[in-house]
Amino acid sequence: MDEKEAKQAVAAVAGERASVRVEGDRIGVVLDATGLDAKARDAMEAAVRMAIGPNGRVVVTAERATRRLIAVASGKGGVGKSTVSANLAIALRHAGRRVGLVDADIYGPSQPRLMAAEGERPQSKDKVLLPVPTPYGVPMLSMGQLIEPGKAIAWRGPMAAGALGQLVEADWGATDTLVLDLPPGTGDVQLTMIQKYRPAGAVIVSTPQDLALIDARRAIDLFGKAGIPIIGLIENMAGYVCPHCGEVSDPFGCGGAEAAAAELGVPFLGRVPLTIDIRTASDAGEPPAARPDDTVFRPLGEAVARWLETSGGGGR
Ligand SMILES: Nc1ncnc2c1ncn2[C@@H]1O[C@H](COP(=O)(O)OP(=O)(O)OP(=O)(O)O)[C@@H](O)[C@H]1O
Repeated sequence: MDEKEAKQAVAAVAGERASVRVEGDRIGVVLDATGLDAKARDAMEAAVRMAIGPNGRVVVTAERATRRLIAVASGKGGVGKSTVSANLAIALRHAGRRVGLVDADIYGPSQPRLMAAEGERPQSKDKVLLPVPTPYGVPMLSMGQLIEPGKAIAWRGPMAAGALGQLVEADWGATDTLVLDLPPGTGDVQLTMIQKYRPAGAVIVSTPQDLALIDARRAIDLFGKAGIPIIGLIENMAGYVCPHCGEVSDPFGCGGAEAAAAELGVPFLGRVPLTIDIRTASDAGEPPAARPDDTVFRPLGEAVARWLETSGGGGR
């Protein structure tokens, strides 16, 4: 194969991404895989190898995508942090970001169920995990996919942080935004994660109750001490909408988070009502944010996307 033939054969499968050099009977190809996910990159590399035959050498390069982490945190458990993380990830995708979701909630990993990826085991390549696709265009990785279903994880800080590192440092391909569903609380695991991965910003989820808000303040403090900006506070379970008559009542109060946000000087991103629909859809792996008529989560996704566009730091 001469140089012209080699260039034609490679261009046919890799277009502008490949540069070809021929020296004697040796063909060298440098393939730029920037922006391709692992599958597309492997397929293109295999096609180039086929095109140039056994005397060829292929080197794959990629510019490192600048990927920014959004930590979703809550001061205490059960406030709907995982539900908000899943829906926020999907809403961010609708707002034009390329989003991945990391379920770092080692104590109760619930993202596989929420994102309809239960029972999917992630593959790995060269010891790097490959995220699992979901029906919502948001690939994900969860501690729940790495351990036996139903087994409680009672890991201590450093061990948990090591395992979580594998999720964050997986092959996220062209993903530009990683939503990180942190474990509830403000302990060691959270602190290690924050210090090691330095999220671009944090979203704090709270219910309107005073007690939850006291914990939310602690979470805000934790990020503040680590120098991570707070993107804003989301009030979840605010106002119960009766599925029969549509009347709104406030079992946990209403407006507490907005008032707390104002008092703490952090933005208030919006509220998510307490509805049976959100719970049943979440349990069924059908996140409401994926519906074309969603009006609850999309504005939250847009607000966070705007924040990402206007704030500079935190790239990885
Ligand atoms: N706005 C809502 N309306 C109705 N149910 C909700 C809402 N938000 C969350 N839930 C339900 O509340 C329960 C707890 O939610 P979720 O698992 O998201 O909370 P969490 O803060 O991540 O909890 P954990 O601390 O266990 O990780 C789930 O059954 C979920 O479906």
